Amino acid sequence: MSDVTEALSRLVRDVPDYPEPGIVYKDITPLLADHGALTAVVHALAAAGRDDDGRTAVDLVLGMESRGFILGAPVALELGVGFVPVRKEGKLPRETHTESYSLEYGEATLEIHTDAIAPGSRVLLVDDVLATGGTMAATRRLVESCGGVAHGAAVLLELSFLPGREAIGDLPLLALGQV
Ligand SMILES: O=P(O)(O)OC[C@H]1O[C@H](OP(=O)(O)OP(=O)(O)O)[C@H](O)[C@@H]1O
Ligand SMILES: Nc1ncnc2[nH]cnc12
Repeated sequence: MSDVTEALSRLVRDVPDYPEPGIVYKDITPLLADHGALTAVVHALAAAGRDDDGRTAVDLVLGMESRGFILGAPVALELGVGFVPVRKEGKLPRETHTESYSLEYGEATLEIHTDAIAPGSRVLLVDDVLATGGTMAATRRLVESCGGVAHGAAVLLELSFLPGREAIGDLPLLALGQV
């Protein structure tokens, strides 16, 4: 078993019926608190932003509020590029593009500064969980609204009993683990 697979199985905890009945919530906080595990998953996620020769193939890493921030920023540092936050509604101070979407447990709205991504820039989208794919698909639309190119998506866990892959269409996905 790889370090990453071992870390995910040991340090991501299932929390039944959170935040609502019927949802099994994947709690990544034990993994975040473990330096070795955090280092291993950040390194593995960064591979989605490299070409076959190991060179950085993206101009930016983007993370979605809030768990995407925790993982996305160190991935950006590892790739040697900057980080763009996509925030929940009403948190960004300047002009934004906005997308509303459904996720596994509700509905939400995400925003990006209109000038956050230079046209033509290649962007890696980083988050912790791909569930219905609503969050990732909305984020891709935000990248494209800015004129950016979504290079790929990288997540810790894909909930494969939900149609996340379908929702993100042809966006290449690296999932470090699947349940
Ligand atoms: O594939 P989906 O069904 O869209 O679900 C995945 C999203 O749900 C969670 O975020 P949440 O909105 O709960 O925000 P948080 O990171 O602030 O907890 C998770 O971090 C993903 O962003
Ligand atoms: N089951 C789940 N656990 C943690 N985060 C999620 N985001 C959407 N579904 C989730």
